[in-house]
Amino acid sequence: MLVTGNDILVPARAGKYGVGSFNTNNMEITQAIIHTAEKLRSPVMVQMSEGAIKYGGQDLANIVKDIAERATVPVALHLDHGSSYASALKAIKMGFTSIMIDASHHPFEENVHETRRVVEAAHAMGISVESELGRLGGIEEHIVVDEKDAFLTDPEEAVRFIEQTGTDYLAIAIGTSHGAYKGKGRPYIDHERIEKIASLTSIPLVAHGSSGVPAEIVQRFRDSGGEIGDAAGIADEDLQRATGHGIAKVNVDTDLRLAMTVGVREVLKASPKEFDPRKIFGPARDVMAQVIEHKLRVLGSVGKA
Ligand SMILES: O=C(COP(=O)(O)O)NO
Ligand SMILES: [Ca+2]
Ligand code: NA
Ligand SMILES: [Zn+2]
Repeated sequence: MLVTGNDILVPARAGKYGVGSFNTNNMEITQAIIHTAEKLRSPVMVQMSEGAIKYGGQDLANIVKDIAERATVPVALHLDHGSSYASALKAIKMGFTSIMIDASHHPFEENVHETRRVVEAAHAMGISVESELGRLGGIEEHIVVDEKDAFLTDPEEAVRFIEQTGTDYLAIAIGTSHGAYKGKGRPYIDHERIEKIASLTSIPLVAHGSSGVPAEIVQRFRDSGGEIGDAAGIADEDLQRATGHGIAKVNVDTDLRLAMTVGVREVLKASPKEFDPRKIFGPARDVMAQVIEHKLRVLGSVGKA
């Protein structure tokens, strides 16, 4: 069933498990996410960035809503990295049930102002809101944040931000970054910071940049003709520690991008004569389902629906 982000995340924080929030850009990705969640009796969030909305529009949003409404587990449709009040309102009009307003690259007061506007509008429509404080490294869809500008979330500031905005859940910068290159080897996750923020707050916390970039998928990507550098993602153990301390929503995009591409490349390489789209995108859907299954097990949301 299609529900709001709060419906899914408030129990997750209380239950000390994480809920995967997976980015989608087409039907097969959406099916892999929701069908795998149903198979494992897990709540799940499907998110679309502004780029995905540009790419698939209401067509894609309707596919997600329709599969979510018929699903036998709770599913929210979430706007990922909403960049403005207007973008948030448009997504609500499209039927999104959870909205991120990401104004974290602005100074604190401006971030508060922007976030509070969206919270008031979204709450009037019964929609829950994610906002962000602190700055991840890596590439956020609409801005490049290089290391020197990335800054981790200050716990006391987080308390003030939540009080002043009324945000329902909060994305915090704790060492993760977007994309396939999260740092040399195992990216450093500031668990003390997570645990401090969790001890001072009671709303669900969000970890962006939480793809694991599994070595097996990276190897298959290379073996099937893909080119990728020394990619590294967040370690399963780091995610498990974090979900035990306030992190309730865990954003994953890169892993699905890699998995889908591996599926397609492997078919095209093995069967050069193949041109049936079902034979090309079907196996890609299966690789994504395997990656999603692993993530749901790591996050501990299996059986929670
Ligand atoms: O935070 C993410 C995705 O992060 P990854 O690149 O690690 O999948 N989306 O908002
Ligand atoms: Ca941001
Ligand atoms: Na988000
Ligand atoms: Zn993100």
